[in-house]
Amino acid sequence: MSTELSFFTSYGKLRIPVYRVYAPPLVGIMPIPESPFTGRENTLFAYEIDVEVLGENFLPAYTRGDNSHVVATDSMKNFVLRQALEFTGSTIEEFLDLLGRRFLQTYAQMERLRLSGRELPFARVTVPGKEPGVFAASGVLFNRSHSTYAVATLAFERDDSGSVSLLDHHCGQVDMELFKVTGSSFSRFVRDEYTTLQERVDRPLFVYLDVYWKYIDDQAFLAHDHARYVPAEQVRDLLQVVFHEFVSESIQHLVHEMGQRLLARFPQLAEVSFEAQNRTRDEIVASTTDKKIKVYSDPFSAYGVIRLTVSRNA
Ligand SMILES: O=c1[nH]c(=O)c2[nH]c(=O)[nH]c2[nH]1
Repeated sequence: MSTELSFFTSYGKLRIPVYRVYAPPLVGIMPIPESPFTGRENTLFAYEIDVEVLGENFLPAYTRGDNSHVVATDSMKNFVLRQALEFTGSTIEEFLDLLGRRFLQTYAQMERLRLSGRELPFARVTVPGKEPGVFAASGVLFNRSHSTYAVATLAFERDDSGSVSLLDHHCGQVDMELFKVTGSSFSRFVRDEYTTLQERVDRPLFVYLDVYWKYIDDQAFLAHDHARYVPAEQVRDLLQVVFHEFVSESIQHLVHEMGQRLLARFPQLAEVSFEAQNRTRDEIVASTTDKKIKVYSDPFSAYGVIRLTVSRNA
């Protein structure tokens, strides 16, 4: 007696590095009070791209070794790099949109696709300007920065009529590492025989933070005027300002405040979500002459995790 099996398969190419120089600048951004960011030059538009092909078309490659519907992942890498040259947009979402539509128009073998982009952040190097003692940002030299970066994922499908539609999306800013030396507390929590943690009315709060957002309407992030586009730099700056200003009772309280401020600032967003890790350091010694001066070191290696999704009610 044969057993009925079902399969879920996907294949693709991950972490395709794309360094496009002199992409069109990002302009038309609405300013917000929490951020100086109103656009970027895009002199160096650098991202890693993931291509994942979904569907059942290529199941025979697994079951019978029949590759007749398999697009080589090496060809996918070449396709992405070639499209990067023709790209006339300014954002990672526009680039993923171009890739999704072109892949599905080019390859009848592909039914559904998931495309992700991960920013490779570079900062402009500071160099002497025209006047002695005045410094300016280089227009040609960039320093790779290994810190927080933007991400985006878009999913596409081709319907029976052959037209391509966007199924799903999310955007994000990840790997923020923010240390606030004073102005956070964690107290009045459950105390029982397992509790060793002291009540802290003022603790140094160190959090690793990822934030993701979804738009109500796809056109808000795909329209070429960028009037409703939410740049990851503004989201990052807004979250930093909330952390700077807000005296929180916990990380739960802090991410809730961040979520409220983001949805208030950007009415085009449907949902924001957070994953925060508590990386607060242990106090080791404090100065006897100035109570403000203290030394901290690493805590026990397990860390607390706090998640929150805030959605707009329809
Ligand atoms: O902000 C915090 N939330 C918690 O749930 C928690 N738990 C803990 O031990 N420290 C903290 N801090």
